[in-house]
Amino acid sequence: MQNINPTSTAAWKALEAHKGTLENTTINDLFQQEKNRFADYSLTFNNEILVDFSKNKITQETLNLLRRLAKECALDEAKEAMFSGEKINCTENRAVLHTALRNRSNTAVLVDGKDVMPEVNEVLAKMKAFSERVISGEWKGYTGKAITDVVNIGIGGSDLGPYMVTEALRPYKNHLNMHFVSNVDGTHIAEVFKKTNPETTLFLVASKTFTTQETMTNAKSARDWFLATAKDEKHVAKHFAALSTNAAEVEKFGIDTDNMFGFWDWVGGRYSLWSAIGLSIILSVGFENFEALLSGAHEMDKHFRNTPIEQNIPATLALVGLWNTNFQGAQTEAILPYDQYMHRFAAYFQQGNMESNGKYVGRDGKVISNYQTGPIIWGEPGTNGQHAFYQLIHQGTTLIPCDFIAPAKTHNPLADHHNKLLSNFFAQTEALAFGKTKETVEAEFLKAGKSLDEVKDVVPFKVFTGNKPTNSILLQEITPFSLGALIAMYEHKIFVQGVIFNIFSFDQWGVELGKQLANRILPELSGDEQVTGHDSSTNGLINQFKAWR
Ligand SMILES: O=P(O)(O)OC[C@H]1O[C@H](O)[C@H](O)[C@@H](O)[C@@H]1O
Repeated sequence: MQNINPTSTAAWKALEAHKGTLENTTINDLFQQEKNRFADYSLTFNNEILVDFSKNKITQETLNLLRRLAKECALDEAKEAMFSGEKINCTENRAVLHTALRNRSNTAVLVDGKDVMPEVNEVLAKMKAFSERVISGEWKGYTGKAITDVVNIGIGGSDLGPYMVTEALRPYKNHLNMHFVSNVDGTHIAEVFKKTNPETTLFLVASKTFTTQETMTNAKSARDWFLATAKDEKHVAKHFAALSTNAAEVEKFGIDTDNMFGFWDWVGGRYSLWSAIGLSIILSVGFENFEALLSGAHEMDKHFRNTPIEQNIPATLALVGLWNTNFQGAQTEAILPYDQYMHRFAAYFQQGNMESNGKYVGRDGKVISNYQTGPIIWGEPGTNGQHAFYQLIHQGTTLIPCDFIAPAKTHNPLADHHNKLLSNFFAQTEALAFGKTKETVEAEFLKAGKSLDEVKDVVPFKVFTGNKPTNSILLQEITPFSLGALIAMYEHKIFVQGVIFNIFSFDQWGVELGKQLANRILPELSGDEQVTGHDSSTNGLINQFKAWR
């Protein structure tokens, strides 16, 4: 990976100057000036996903300069380095190859001179065979009964991805009841125990490292709960499988390595739903649907790798996002799916984006001081968010670019629900872009028979400035294929931004300090003696906890 500070490029300087020329221009002005704005500022993927980025404060000149920035930051070289298995995760000395997991073309992908595809295909075949036995009921629990419930125990990337996808693909699901346990809070797994029967429950212990405190604690409690009924250790093999890169730890835990589904250090946790970590997805919707998910992602990979930047959807979204954060003053991005099944999508990309690009040290090892790296990602499904936090998006003092996502076809065509849902989607992006002027507010009052004098005090509160950037992402339908493509689209958006931000997007050292300190504090919580080794706040809190528990 090259080391290029983006602010040192000619394009960045040109963008600074260009920003000034747009200061008094609104999104509304741009729509007045450019009659074909929708056609000129939207891209379609595979006739399945339409990405409309016209409601941003950008012109063709903005896009040209942003594309120049990507070129000057060596995006093409970085892209090739990733796809071809170079060790671009330099701080961990690893390749970054989630794209190989969904490489349906099956072309060779080399890491250290070795093609990884045979192993990828082998694990897929093993997952297929295992899932077919469980789904068909051929796989029996220790008392000879078929499996009815699957509990995925994992956290972070070993939870968010499979949970998000199984929820998004609920219309495709079979009879198996799926449960996801992540939190070390005993409540999470205790609630699952209440709903399940040890004789018919399969636990998937999902952990890349197989050392994560939360997951190992939950897995141990699951085994204790299981053995309290099953009694004999030998029954564990019928009820526990491991999804991991760490065979030694899996064995130590007591899970039969026949029931282990492996992956590799070149799969980042937050990019792992395509790997063995996706076993819960397969158990929920079947192997064919998982393959379709992989195919959708693979098509997006090909699009991203081969399409010129002008038509490249992930690159365009990345550049527009970077423009909004670094040149328009935004600090966050909201992801707003108008699809109830997608209710974990924003949470999933909170990890995907913030763990990847939440970095303050550049690839040169120096602190980044003059530009913003990854934005804060958040969001909830529409229309729920509208009745909660959209007030601030419309009339607050912070700029919040939003991605609106919706399927044209619903899986549940119930009366006029879907038209109502989508009318809200369209109305919101329109309101955010164009707002409501003082004149319109006054005209409405006049029409309602009020005099301007009577209403003058309330008028300012009813004005919407508009000029709020949004992307609209319309899918034909949420299918395994289109969902795979959509997820890969966001993954590559994150990649492009990371390249330009000149950071390492595939490590996550920032989560370590809290873990270390928790390990230090844990033994201090047993016993009643006063704790004195920390600052006064931490000591005080721990001691109050001990007094109250
Ligand atoms: O899959 P595991 O090794 O259990 O890791 C689970 C998660 O925990 C870590 O703290 C990382 O920050 C995440 O990237 C990872 O997804």
